[in-house]
Amino acid sequence: MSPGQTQAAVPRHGRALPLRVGTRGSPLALWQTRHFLAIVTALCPVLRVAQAFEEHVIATSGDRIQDRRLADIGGKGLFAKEIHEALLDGRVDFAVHSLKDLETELPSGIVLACTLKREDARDAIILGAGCGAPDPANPFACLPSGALIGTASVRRQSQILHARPDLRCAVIRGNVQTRLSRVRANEFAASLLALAGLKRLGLEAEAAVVLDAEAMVPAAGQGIVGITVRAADEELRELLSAIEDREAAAVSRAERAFLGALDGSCRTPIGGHARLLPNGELHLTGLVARPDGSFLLKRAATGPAKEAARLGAELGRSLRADSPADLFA
Ligand SMILES: NCc1[nH]cc(CCC(=O)O)c1CC(=O)O
Repeated sequence: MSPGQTQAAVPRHGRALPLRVGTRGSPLALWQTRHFLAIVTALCPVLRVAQAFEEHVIATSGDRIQDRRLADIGGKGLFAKEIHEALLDGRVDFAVHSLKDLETELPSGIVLACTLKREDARDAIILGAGCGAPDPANPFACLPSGALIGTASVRRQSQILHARPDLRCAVIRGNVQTRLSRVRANEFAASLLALAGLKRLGLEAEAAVVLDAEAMVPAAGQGIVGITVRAADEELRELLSAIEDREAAAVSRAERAFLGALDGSCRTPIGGHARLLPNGELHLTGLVARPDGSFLLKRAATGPAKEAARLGAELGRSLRADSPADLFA
């Protein structure tokens, strides 16, 4: 301990520092964790002390399994299971997640304490050497006929195949850098990645084409960082609720309620994207499709931001009612 430093504590309740933060170990996860810590530190002067936080890198099942589609190995929750366990066991005090990798129904005893301001929610195309010049007006036109697209996301696959049935898709996994290098090595003609991840890693220049949310409906929660804590830890919940981004909270409530109401298996391509309109209302676009793109249903709804969860749930139920039942089996 440095001179003058006491066993510093979060004020009022005298909580011992450091606070232990659980995170995955990928460069993107670490960036997001440090970004979060910078925000809390800026907003909570009492935490502006040396060693207020301690990072605990936790390997998840999602990190270990690299060769298969998440949908084939149990899907949602695989990036968070071990982190939830560390939280419930008291090995960490809170955890930082990409909200889109966090299942809609958290284990009992764990709550989503806050969401940070959303980074760009859109997906981007990474082009390999064999592709044509990108045309923003016609985002998929630069992909040669029959080109092999690397993606592990059935949501991206269904939408790109719906627009371009001639393309082929194969699973590409691993972290953002790994995927970029596999496109550069011409293993794939192109790949699709979240612009948010590229930006955070300083790789935005790799995004040859940015797909608007209409051309490629993003995943629920894409671009948003979410923090989980133990439900019983009222002290931390209170601290974290103070840094909640209200717009991110509203859009993520709508998107996650939409996803929850669809109750799709993780093999079901589902996209959900909400934004706040200038008049303060929430506009939510939802998508359900077949992985091969042969069926694709997209619908939008608008409603008061304070009823975000109801808006999402109703749109989810409406899409479910009009989709083939086997998509939800
Ligand atoms: N499933 C992996 C994952 N989880 C979150 C992001 C990007 C960052 C974000 O959405 O906040 C990514 C990479 C990607 O989809 O390209």
